[in-house]
Amino acid sequence: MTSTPAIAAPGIIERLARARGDLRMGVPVMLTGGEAAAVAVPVETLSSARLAELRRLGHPELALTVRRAETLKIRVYDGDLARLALPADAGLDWLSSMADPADDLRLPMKGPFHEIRGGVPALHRAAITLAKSARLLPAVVVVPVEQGAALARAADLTVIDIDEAAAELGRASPLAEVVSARLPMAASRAGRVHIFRPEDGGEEHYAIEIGQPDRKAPVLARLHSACFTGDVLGSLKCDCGPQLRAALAQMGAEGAGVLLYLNQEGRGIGLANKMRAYSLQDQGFDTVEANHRLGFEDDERDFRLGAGILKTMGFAAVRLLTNNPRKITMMEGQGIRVAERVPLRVGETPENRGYLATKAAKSGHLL
Ligand SMILES: Nc1nc2c(ncn2[C@@H]2O[C@H](COP(=O)(O)OP(=O)(O)OP(=O)(O)O)[C@@H](O)[C@H]2O)c(=O)[nH]1
Ligand SMILES: [Zn+2]
Repeated sequence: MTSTPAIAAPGIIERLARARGDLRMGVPVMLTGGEAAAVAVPVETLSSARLAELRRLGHPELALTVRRAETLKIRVYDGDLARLALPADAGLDWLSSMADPADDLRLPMKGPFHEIRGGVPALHRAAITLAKSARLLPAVVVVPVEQGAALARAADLTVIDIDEAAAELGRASPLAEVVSARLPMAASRAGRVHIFRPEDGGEEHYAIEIGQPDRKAPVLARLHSACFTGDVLGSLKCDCGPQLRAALAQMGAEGAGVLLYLNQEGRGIGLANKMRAYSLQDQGFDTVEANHRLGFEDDERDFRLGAGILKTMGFAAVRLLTNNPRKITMMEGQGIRVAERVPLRVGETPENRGYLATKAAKSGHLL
């Protein structure tokens, strides 16, 4: 007779949060889908002891994004994804040079490659998605296994059914307000900071409300993406810090506004990966090329959550401070009316002139 356990087992949202933690620690995660199962560990956190285990388990494969594959001249058969058989003598050094482009120019030859075609790449694709959401380089060692469920039980691995996870990963996690408090600021004495926490255990995001904006009229709004280097350190490589301060100053001057501080550092790739991109930029690549060489898209941000916060706060229409037309499209697509685009051009320096020109040329930013 089976009895109902006193404590319910974690659901898919909770297991996904665990899986992200596991992957950041280099602990294998069991991915299952239909009859298939595979153990996955990101290259970035893989240890040599784990690699030896994975080799004993079966035939390890390396999953990479098409962006990284293009740089490495790997043939791609699965659209957005490349799969390679791990060479018998490949160790952590080889794996790390496949995942991390830091030494691409010094060591361009990493092949010959044994590309895998046929079979179902769905588990590999899920492994890449999970690595990205754990803010790790998108390169994962995947070992197909039989008897995945039994193996996971024996080794106490987090199990992710990718069909169950797909719906969860495809939507923006709902955010709930945790707390808000008054904060007098240089830009306005009438400031209030609201903290929003997502249901999926991910990063918290903040809304800085200035004054008491009328919920029935379009509010002066800014969707700011976290930039530690620009916002805090005063980096001259981008325009984020001056944009942040100019937006708050304008809201202060008008007496009302809302600035969303979204913790999507480095356009959603995380600070460590942004610093990797900066190293590549010192080798001569522009901001978009650097992201691609790392295996990322130009922009990995999810702006749906900005719209979600605005709705939760009771705003339906905005006067949006931005030069980025994608933000306008996303807001409109998520049901927030953009009554006006308010340009925000500040903070041009000799150091960021190239960065701003690339944004205009490749990312469609308005001048
Ligand atoms: N990956 C990467 N991210 C960067 C780089 N420079 C700045 N960022 C990040 O880009 C984000 C800011 O985005 P921007 O594209 O400058 O501006 P935007 O917010 O899209 O558009 P605006 O509303 O017009 O400012 C922040 O998260 C920064 O950390 C870079 O070279 N590489
Ligand atoms: Zn910046």
